[in-house]
Amino acid sequence: MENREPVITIRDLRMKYSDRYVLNGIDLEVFKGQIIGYIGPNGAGKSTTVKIMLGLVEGYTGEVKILGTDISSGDISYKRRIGYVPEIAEVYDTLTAKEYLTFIGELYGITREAADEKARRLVDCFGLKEAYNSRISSYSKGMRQKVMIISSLLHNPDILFFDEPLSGLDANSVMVLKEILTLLAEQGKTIFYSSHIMDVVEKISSRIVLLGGGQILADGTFSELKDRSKEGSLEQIFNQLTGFNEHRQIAEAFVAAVQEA
Ligand SMILES: Nc1ncnc2c1ncn2[C@@H]1O[C@H](COP(=O)(O)OP(=O)(O)OP(=O)(O)O)[C@@H](O)[C@H]1O
Repeated sequence: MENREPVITIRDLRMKYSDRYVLNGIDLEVFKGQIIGYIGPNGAGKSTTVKIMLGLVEGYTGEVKILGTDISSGDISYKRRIGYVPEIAEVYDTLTAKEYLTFIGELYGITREAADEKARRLVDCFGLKEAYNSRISSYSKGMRQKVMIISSLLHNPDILFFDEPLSGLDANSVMVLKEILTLLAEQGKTIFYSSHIMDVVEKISSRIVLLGGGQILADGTFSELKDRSKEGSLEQIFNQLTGFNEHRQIAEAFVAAVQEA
């Protein structure tokens, strides 16, 4: 489901750390029901953009509106309508999944009982039923990631920000998550999806935004990007648009250095 109601509006967004601009004039309108694949080289500023939208990073210039609210206005009620899976999960390790998820549910204003019931159903879908009452410290990487994904969805948000959400997930879980994202978008949720796994981004995104040098280098559907760059896969398009073709030389220099006595 896609319509023309903007849920995220970014105008001339700039952000600098010390004297260096990390974001150098980003303009972006995201519409309800879109799955935005937000991609770019390491250090391009993807996480910075997401953290600004979440209200976690200050000091930017330009305008950022989420669900109609200018996030610099002091009105933070929009935060109840967004969910976030960070790249590096800071989970309270000593809690069980049940304790963690009911705690997060309560933060979002859901009763403990309702959060527990919902969390159980979601945990069950991800095959974590047995581990629900175990401490998260005993979880594998993928199991933790599933808890993070569940915690971002407990309050049924309208916009989801996913930063490398597949990290640690096995192939079966990736398939399930891809379907979940597609279904959520069909229900009108907007998904802002940042990842380096190009074949997944290529498949699930309704629109791909490529960031480089603090600016948007490309913005369109996969087929539009393909037409424009005359390349086959998103990986190749990414290489071409970021001006990268030295993988072989870099690998050779690396291996030569490894082999030196
Ligand atoms: N708190 C900070 N202080 C100083 N520099 C920062 C800070 N946070 C990010 N940066 C710098 O801003 C740039 C963009 O970082 P960001 O994490 O947004 O990139 P990214 O596109 O998400 O990268 P990756 O793909 O590696 O996750 C990097 O050069 C990083 O060093």
